[in-house]
Amino acid sequence: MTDQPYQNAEDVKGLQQHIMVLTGEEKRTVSQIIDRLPPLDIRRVDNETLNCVQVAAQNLPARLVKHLVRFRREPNDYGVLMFRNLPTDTDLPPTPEDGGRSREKSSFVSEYNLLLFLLFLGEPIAYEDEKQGLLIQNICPVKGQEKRQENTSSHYLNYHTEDGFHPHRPDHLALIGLRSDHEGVARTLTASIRQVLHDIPSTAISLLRQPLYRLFPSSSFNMGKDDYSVYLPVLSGSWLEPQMCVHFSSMTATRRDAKWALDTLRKALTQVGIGFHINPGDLLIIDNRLVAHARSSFQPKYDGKDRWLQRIFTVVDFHQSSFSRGRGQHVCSPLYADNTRKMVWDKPGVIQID
Ligand SMILES: O=C(O)CCC(=O)C(=O)O
Ligand SMILES: [Fe+2]
Repeated sequence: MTDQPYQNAEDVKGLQQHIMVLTGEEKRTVSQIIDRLPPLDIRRVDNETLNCVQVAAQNLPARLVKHLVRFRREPNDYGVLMFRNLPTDTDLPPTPEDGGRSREKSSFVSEYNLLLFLLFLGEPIAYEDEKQGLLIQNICPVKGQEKRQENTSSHYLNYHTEDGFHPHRPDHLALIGLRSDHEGVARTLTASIRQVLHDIPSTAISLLRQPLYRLFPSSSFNMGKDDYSVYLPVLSGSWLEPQMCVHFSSMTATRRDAKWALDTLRKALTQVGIGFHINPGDLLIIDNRLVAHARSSFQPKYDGKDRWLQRIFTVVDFHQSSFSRGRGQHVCSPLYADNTRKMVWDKPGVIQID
């Protein structure tokens, strides 16, 4: 799959007000908050830990908090919010080879940045089938998986809604940079439905609002292709400000006209793609209900110094997934065990087919 064109985030005029570069003083304040927090057991980020972080987050600089609370209530048309120049871990161990937990990482600045900022947007959520159910996950290239349509790849990763096939998919996802790729060419790409809606014919929009699309889980969820898929519309909710759920590699249309509509959307989205360089200490927050994201290709060396991001997911309505989680837990049951999978798309604004 070849890379798609994108515009550098710095060159998109209306976006600059949603990219905050922390001042020296703001960075020091965040650093001091993190210094006072206890060491983190990444396998057990429990409610007590989250409570403690959320109380500490009340001391974040007001300018940053203002952007977070506004983004939660009223996302901008790009569906993204970025903070640059956050404090970083001074002694970073090698990039995990398998994309799993780093056993050697002994400071938790990146993890605490993610928690401090994202707790303003919702409740963290994770999936037992994915990345060992960790609430904070490592995103790094894995040898042998270069071409997979997964976060472990290094070839072009196509536009997708995160875990769009999952009944409890994230409302927001956030990526923080720990290490850049060797050549500094990797870009996380975003494209929001709000950037393109007005350019798409109503014929296509009305097809995209019907459950004429099948979405297959990513291979990390260990489900057979015919074993599980959901029929769903690509667009739902408000006519003027719809939500979008899409995947340009693992979504198929069940009819010729529906395929045309999906292709029309794909072309429109890829034309407005924005490329973010996530440097160490940069945090990109994406509204997963509005935005499809992708990643440009890059060249890993598997030398311990490869690109390394960390990721967290949050949901606004945590209770909606309670059936799938144990008491006080944030990790959803495996998809093969989740009997909420037979989704009924009877939300207002979704046109049902006969
Ligand atoms: O590597 C990236 O920039 C993003 C990968 C991705 O799609 C994800 O982590 O969800
Ligand atoms: Fe993704």
